Amino acid sequence: MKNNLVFIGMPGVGKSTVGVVVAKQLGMHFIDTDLLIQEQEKRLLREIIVDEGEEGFLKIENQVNRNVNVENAVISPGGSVVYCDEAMKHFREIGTIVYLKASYQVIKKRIQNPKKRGVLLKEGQSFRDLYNERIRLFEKYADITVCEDGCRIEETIENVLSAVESMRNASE
Ligand SMILES: Nc1ncnc2c1ncn2[C@@H]1O[C@H](COP(=O)(O)OP(=O)(O)O)[C@@H](O)[C@H]1O
Ligand SMILES: O=C(O)C1=C[C@@H](OP(=O)(O)O)[C@@H](O)[C@H](O)C1
Ligand SMILES: [Mg+2]
Repeated sequence: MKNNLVFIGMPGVGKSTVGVVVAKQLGMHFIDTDLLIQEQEKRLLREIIVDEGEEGFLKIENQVNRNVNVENAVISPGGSVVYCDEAMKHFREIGTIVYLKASYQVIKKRIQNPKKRGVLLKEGQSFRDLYNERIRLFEKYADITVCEDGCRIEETIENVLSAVESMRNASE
């Protein structure tokens, strides 16, 4: 059944922190699939990235996310999941994709050091280039887009909840 919510968006946009509160407010389960990756691999994300490289990490990320089998859950994957075709196909089948959107300036302020934070940057790619590359994918997959520029986290959560409510009312 297609009754899950799946958050996508840049690292630092709030998929994990907003996701858990939204799940609580809506009486849904919550899964941060980065934690599933760490549990399966018995390594931290940053260790997997160092050991396996970007391609290796994406393979694991795709495999873990495409196998998520839940109902009535908020799912918060890592920001790079939009490169994982099978995982995204699966998420489209089991849920509504919610894109948490923020300007480059807002994200850059939160992520001071992308490499240290474990962001999957290709060799020679700037964080700005990565942002531009990813927004196209976020826009392609989004069923709902919630923009958080100028919002406090509480307002982001409220805006997500009303967008989800409107969508549910419209499909009744
Ligand atoms: N308006 C906002 N919306 C969402 N998160 C916000 C906002 N303002 C500040 N934050 C902060 O940004 C951080 C987002 O981190 P996190 O949830 O780990 O993001 P992600 O899982 O998308 O990488 C949190 O520390 C959160 O408190
Ligand atoms: O966007 C990325 O390249 C990544 C984001 C991280 O998750 P968050 O988006 O939850 O920070 C984590 O999956 C990994 O470090 C790679
Ligand atoms: Mg997260």
